[in-house]
Amino acid sequence: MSTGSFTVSQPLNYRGGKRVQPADGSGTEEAYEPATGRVIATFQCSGEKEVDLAVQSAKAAFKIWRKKSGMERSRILLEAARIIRERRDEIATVETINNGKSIFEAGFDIDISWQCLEYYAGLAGSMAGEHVQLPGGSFGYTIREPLGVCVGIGAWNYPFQIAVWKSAPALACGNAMIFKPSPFTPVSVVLLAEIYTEAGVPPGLFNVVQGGAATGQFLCQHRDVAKVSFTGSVPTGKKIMELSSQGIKPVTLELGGKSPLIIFSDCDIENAVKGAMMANFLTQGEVCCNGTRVFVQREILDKFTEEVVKQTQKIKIGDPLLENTRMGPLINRSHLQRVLGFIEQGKKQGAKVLCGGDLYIPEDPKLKDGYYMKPCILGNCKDDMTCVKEEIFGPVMSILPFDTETEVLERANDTTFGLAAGVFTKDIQRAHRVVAELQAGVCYINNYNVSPVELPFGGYKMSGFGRENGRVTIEYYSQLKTVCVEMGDVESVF
Ligand SMILES: NC(=O)c1ccc[n+]([C@@H]2O[C@H](COP(=O)([O-])OP(=O)(O)OC[C@H]3O[C@@H](n4cnc5c(N)ncnc54)[C@H](O)[C@@H]3O)[C@@H](O)[C@H]2O)c1
Ligand SMILES: CCCCC=O
Repeated sequence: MSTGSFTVSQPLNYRGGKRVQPADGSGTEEAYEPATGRVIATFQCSGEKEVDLAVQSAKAAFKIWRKKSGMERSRILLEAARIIRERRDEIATVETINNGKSIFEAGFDIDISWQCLEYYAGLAGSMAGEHVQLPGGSFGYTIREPLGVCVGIGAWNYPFQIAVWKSAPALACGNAMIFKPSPFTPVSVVLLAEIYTEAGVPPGLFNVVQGGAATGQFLCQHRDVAKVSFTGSVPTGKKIMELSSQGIKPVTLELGGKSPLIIFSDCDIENAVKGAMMANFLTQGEVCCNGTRVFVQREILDKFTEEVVKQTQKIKIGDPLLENTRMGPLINRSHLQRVLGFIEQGKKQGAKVLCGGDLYIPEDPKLKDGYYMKPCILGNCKDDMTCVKEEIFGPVMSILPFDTETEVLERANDTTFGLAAGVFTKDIQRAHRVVAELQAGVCYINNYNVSPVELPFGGYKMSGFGRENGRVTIEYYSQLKTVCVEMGDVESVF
């Protein structure tokens, strides 16, 4: 497969175990190949009727799935993991074509996805309640039960991985799921739906509805939807929470961030430079947990800056399907303009562009309409600049000098976000002391942006609540039933 040649299989909705045209619509959307600017799919956004059909289909499948034992569910999820592993390169290629991230990175996203399925398949057989002895031989027990039909709504930066991070624990717990991807990236999640069917889930257990905000609202408002798990921006997260509150539906919110990365002068500087690049430039900087506020202790500011600029200038930008590319195009033209706008504003507010920050036009003529830019490092930054305060969601690193631990902690926490944070130091006491003070759901010591599926992922403050991955996520996709058993006579007060 080469860039510019991929044809999307239609239709893109998936219901009852097969691809379907939506029964009704609320407008149309176009999906692009960011590398070329080519429209690769035009599709109808699902309307209220299609959403209802998807919910009914999921309800029917849920009745079958919830009766299966954990071990039976586990075997099917393991089979889905096996198929994903087998089709890794094909799925990664589709992800790269629709999202723009390098094929090198997309392969890792697919690896994390099958690992996530394996992890929850492993937990499915061990979900159990507890037995509690009560006076007089009476006793109680608890049962962990599924919620029902869960809705997953995803962002465009990790389309396949987000769908798996939501569906793997949901299905392991015995739920059904309807997933709505971002209208920018509608393609790869349909492959996931087909894989679940091939692996043996009942038809309708995992359905896909395509569309934007209106379709998402129909899903959140549907009376038979038991839970909404959302990944996206803070403003949309607020709306989802409001809509879901009407039906008292629990929500998981995985929202944006503006995370701090603190680099102390006693760090291993080579690792700190690598860490700062991992924290800023994966997926063209379009990563929620990116450590975009890089605080560097003044003693090593010049040395660190010189090295990180040198390494950033070496990043190979271009055709994302080529194996040696490390940075592809941004998701679309308006997002590219938005990111460049932050850099312009930063310059006006006194930031200094140390490298990149402008458009990149690849030599290959078929890429000339793609959405490429050179990764940017901003120096001379101040905490109150817009580029330091707001989530840019592009390849833009801001470097901020600091002097003391107390000072940097106060500045690092001075944000409404709280998704992630990182610290580089060789002082083990300091590392843990700093992490204990950081107001963030995910903290890294001497690394950044690694996401093992065994570890919970999610934010503090306005970056959301609930978690994905790890054992704890089982609690977000199940509910606890308490059963109280009387072994004697009823002692009535009447
Ligand atoms: N914390 C995380 O795990 C995580 C992961 C990836 C992305 N993100 C965040 O996502 C954002 C970028 O993604 P985006 O631009 O797709 O976000 P977005 O909020 O614009 O859209 C996310 C999803 O919500 C849908 N949506 C929009 N309005 C809706 C409404 N009123 N009701 C229901 N659904 C609606 C969209 O169609 C899309 O599927 C960034 O802020 C990023 O930090 C967070
Ligand atoms: C599912 C991917 C999480 C990383 C944030 O963008």
